[in-house]
Amino acid sequence: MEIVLDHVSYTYQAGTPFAGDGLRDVSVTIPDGAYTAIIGQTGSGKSTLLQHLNALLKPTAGTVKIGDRLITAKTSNKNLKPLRAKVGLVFQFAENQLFEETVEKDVAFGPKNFGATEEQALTQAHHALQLVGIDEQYYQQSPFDLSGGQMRRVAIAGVLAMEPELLILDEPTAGLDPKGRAELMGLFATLHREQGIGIVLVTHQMEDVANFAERVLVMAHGQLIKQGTPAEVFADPAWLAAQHLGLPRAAQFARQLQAKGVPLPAVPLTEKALAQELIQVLHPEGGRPS
Ligand SMILES: Nc1ncnc2c1ncn2[C@@H]1O[C@H](COP(=O)(O)OP(=O)(O)OP(=O)(O)O)[C@@H](O)[C@H]1O
Repeated sequence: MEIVLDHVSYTYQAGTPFAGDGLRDVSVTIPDGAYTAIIGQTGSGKSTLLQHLNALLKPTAGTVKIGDRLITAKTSNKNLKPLRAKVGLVFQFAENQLFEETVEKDVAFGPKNFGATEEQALTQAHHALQLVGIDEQYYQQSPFDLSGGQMRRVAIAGVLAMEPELLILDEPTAGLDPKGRAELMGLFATLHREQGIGIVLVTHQMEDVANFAERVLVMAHGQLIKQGTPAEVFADPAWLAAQHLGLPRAAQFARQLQAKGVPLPAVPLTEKALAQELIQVLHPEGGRPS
């Protein structure tokens, strides 16, 4: 499902002395099935933008077209349910929204609320729990007895149980350990690759952008200031630094090596690309490193 923002502005607490700009004149297309990353420093408008993608917020000015639904300031909250099922939003620290007595009930809540029978809802819940790697032995436990990482997975399963076409993720790995982070990022990549689910990921992890995203949107002060492939966005380190954004670690390391005279042919964005370049430099004839 394609999403098109056309001159979207959003003002928080409009008409009060506390009014503040969340978004300023943002026009962008999120293509159907794409893996898009959104980066930008704190307060740049990333979360505000995300909440427009499933009409949780409606633009103060401009329009948002989500599939064939046009959302404007005047759109009523009625009949937005089908859209919210297709566009699944995983909030920051999603585990804070768990509330049911058991893991199974929590994950089945969404489908049931959207009209699925008890049996259907449970089938969808079990499938989603399998996808996120939560074992059957936990289904009847309280979600609050699980570890933080497991709780996060259960919350994500609750969104996946709705079988969304597009998954919107607001810093989904924040606060997890490296293994938990890698596993979740692997899950999203698999959902994208094997099931064609579109992903919109807000992250401060430039490695995740380099490893997974097809396109990157850069936000600052509520505006979209750049968009392109990771290679395009990471091509200008000075510009990134001015936006208080960094390079992926592999690129930082490669630049340090270049500064010391190691003749790397290009600045690699991922560890894999860096390793390949180093092998080439060390073994230009293509021999295997011994
Ligand atoms: N509920 C709110 N009421 C008033 N202003 C808000 C509210 N939420 C966000 N803002 C303001 O809107 C602007 C954009 O905030 P937003 O949360 O979208 O940024 P962000 O890029 O997601 O930040 P972070 O990386 O910290 O999550 C900021 O200036 C913020 O202070």
